[in-house]
Amino acid sequence: MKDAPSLVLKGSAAFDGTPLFADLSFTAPGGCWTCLLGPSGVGKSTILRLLAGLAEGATFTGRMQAGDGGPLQGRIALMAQDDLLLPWLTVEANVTLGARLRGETPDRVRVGQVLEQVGLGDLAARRPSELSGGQRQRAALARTLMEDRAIVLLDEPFSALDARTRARMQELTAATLAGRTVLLVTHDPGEAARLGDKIVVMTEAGLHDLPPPPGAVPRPVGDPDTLTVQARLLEILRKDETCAPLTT
Ligand SMILES: Nc1ncnc2c1ncn2[C@@H]1O[C@H](COP(=O)(O)OP(=O)(O)OP(=O)(O)O)[C@@H](O)[C@H]1O
Repeated sequence: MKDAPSLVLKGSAAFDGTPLFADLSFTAPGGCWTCLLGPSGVGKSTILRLLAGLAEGATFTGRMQAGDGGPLQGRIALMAQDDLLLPWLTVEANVTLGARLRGETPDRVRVGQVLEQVGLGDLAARRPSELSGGQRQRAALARTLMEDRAIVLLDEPFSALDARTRARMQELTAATLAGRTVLLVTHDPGEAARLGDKIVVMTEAGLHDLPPPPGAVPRPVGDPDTLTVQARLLEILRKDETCAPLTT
């Protein structure tokens, strides 16, 4: 995809008058992967939901915009932490739901291809209740990959997958979303080091960038520079105190 815009969020958010974050200034550069890590409850998913216009109950003061000045609405796909599969629909019907809701005819060839790629080719006719947790997560991933959006927000999309499948799905997702603006929330420092063109740690004290390893994403799992950044990230995340300025 050409010219996927950057994403900007500057402002404060609160739930029922209780501040979640204040004066946050977050930018995800256009056409590449930004990985967002941080302790549970700090507000990572809320940032994704705010950007997607789905943060029910949250009050946001500030601005959220695409860097090219165009609208966010209609250009964002969100894969939420919960798979949000409709239980009465088959895997295939879930994966094509977006297109059908928009009144479009789903591209059957592409659906079959994506389901094969995520390893669900033989399970297309099953209902979500007949799938394992990892299979459900791959169905939700397939649904997201089917959406042709310039901006893709992924909230822990690989968290339920075994290590081998996770590495494969990271590679598939990176290839499929090449050139798009991707914002990935993850708890996995290895994943962030592998997939981040930009890596941001969010704490109660604010946002801190950690320089990513060199090389294009997805970086090889055993790449020494990637492993060094992975270790550094884990070190930072294990600190109890608020994040000190980061150096490599
Ligand atoms: N609808 C809501 N109403 C009130 N509080 C909420 C609501 N949604 C989230 N919160 C609170 O906002 C805070 C941030 O939640 P959020 O899901 O953004 O965190 P997170 O950093 O993504 O956490 P995790 O890593 O555990 O997913 C949490 O304390 C949560 O309880």
